[in-house]
Amino acid sequence: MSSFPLNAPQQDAVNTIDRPCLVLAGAGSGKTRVITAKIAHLIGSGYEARQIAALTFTNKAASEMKERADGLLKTEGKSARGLVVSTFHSLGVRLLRAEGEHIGLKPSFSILDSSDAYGILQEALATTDKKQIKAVQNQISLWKNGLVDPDAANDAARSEEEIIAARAFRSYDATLRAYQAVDFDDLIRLPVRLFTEHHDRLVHWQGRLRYLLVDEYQDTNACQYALMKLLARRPGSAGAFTAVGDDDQSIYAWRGASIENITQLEKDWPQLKVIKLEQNYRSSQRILAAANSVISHNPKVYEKKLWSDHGLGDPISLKVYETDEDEAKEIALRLIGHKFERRATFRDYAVLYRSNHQARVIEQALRNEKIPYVLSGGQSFFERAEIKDLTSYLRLMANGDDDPAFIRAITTPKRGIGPTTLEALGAYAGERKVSMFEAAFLPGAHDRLGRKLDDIRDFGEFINRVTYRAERETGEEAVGALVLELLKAIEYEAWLYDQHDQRAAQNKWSNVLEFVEWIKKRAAEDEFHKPRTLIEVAQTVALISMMDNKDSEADAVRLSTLHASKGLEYPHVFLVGVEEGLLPHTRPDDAGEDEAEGVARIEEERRLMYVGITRAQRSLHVSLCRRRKRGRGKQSQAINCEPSRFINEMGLDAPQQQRKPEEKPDSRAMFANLKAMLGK
Ligand SMILES: Nc1ncnc2c1ncn2[C@@H]1O[C@H](COP(=O)(O)OP(=O)(O)OP(=O)(O)O)[C@@H](O)[C@H]1O
Ligand SMILES: [Mg+2]
Repeated sequence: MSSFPLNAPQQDAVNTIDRPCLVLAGAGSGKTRVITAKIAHLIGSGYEARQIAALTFTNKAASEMKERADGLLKTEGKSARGLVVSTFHSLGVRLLRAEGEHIGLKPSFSILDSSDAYGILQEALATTDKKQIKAVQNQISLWKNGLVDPDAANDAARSEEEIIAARAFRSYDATLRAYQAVDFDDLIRLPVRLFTEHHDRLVHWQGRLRYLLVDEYQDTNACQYALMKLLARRPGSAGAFTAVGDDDQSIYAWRGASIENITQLEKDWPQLKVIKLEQNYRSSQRILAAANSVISHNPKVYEKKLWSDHGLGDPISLKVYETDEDEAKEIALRLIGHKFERRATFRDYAVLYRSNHQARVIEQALRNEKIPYVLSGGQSFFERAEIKDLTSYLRLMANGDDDPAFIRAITTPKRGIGPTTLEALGAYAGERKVSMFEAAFLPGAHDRLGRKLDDIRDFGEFINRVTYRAERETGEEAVGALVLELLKAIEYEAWLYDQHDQRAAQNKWSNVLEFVEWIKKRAAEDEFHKPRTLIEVAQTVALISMMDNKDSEADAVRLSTLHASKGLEYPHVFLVGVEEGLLPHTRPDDAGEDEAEGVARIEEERRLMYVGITRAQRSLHVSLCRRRKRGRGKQSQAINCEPSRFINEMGLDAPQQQRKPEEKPDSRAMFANLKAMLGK
């Protein structure tokens, strides 16, 4: 396996099958490589590919891992057919689709994204106070991830705020059930509930997924851990899993991920074998030194030494610009120069930033210089109105109970069905305790809605016709053709041109076509290598929009948030906007936090900085500006910025070499020793 070398501790982690195994190690030390190699090793040791599930954090990471595992197995003449490589959330979808009926969920359930969920909460709370809705949404998410149900939340609620939130949780939960819909958190929480309540289903899946590999373990939350624990406690095994992670890269505490999961592992699995990796294979010495230096300002939970065999490498550049526009412009120019000098390709570069809103100026600057780029981690593509229009049709086809999708689809394009009609239909549906779609076909509907009902029924019948095919036809070509037929039937393109000026309409239509291509790709095969139907693709759309990232193989610069860059590596990295307030990030509400909360927040931001630095392999370019525009359009104002404390913490003045602790003596010294020994 010379094309895929492993060092001794890596090999040890790969070979450990009879005991549960945790690899705890710093960035770039080859944790993900251990997982890939272990997939091959498990298959070589008698596991079938379909009995192995590798869980990663983003879809991008999953597809990269699948590719690497495929390649590795091919060189050994084996096939990865049936291997499950997915995110926790996609595994949740699979489990719920197969087993959801045991807890009252039809296989056709909808997945709501966070803006849909927001809309439902807005109604539950009967307020338009954005801050309050967001706070409650957050609270519900924390409850769900902590496996707290509405009753328990209600019992535990003390303050008035908590009582309101718990009440909203209950009504939110009931609404979701009525819509046959789940939110992202449910994708993990409900399988846990299902397996806890239905032991036979658990036993079935323990037999089906016999070995679990979990990447980025530090970012699993209590709920994900519970799911992993259920599946890995297969009777007769000491714990059939390998988890790899780095506590210094835990960056999702705000989403309920808990570092305690690492200590919990040791408690829950007495036979756990913990392996440390210390050699970094990714970055040059200077980059690693800066990363180590920054993270040394956080309290150490697990002692880790990370060293590298690579050369000192390029000095890390630090630039201060007047404004964020200058920063973006200069980076574009420097990138072109650097690329030329290094004979690099565009895809060797990543521009990383803390917050999504920073992407806009950088995109503009890259466009001005005609530098191709792809944006990942931003939710912009899937949140575009034209994309959500089309997905509302897909969602409705997948799940007739999905009222929000019904309302959006039936009014886009306009069909002369107005809000009053829909309100009447909604009220009638409420009385009869059925979905709006179903209500339209009840015999009593006509009395309530009169002639308007004909238009609604026409629409319903149209959806039923398309759905019939969408449930049956599979694969890239058939599914692509069906979506195009649907778009044609609703005259969507013409409607776009009707609503917008020429350029905007063109742009929107080309996004739609890009989305169709994306759907086709998804239809080609699922995690189990079977072609998907349109309905199956439809069910996972919301999931994709949650995490990432419309990625492509194109030769293009990657623009990414720090969060979305986790696990990935790039030869050359521009880390921008390294300013107080931005990185570390502060929000207006942070003023109300107590000291401990403040410290915890800065520590998490520091880990994020560590993640950013350690993405770079050969060169790292850090920048900041003196003034930065905040807000958009007329509302925007320039604010003064201070350099981030993390710049000092990088210790750029005196980089230490990150050499292996016990240096091999050089040959001259060895020779001198030998002479001394021989007494000559
Ligand atoms: N034993 C090895 N020999 C040579 N190269 C290696 C070895 N192990 C890993 N690498 C390479 O080092 C780089 C980092 O590996 P990998 O991405 O697996 O690290 P990681 O620990 O998962 O990093 P992160 O914490 O950022 O996720 C990759 O390019 C990988 O191919
Ligand atoms: Mg990794």
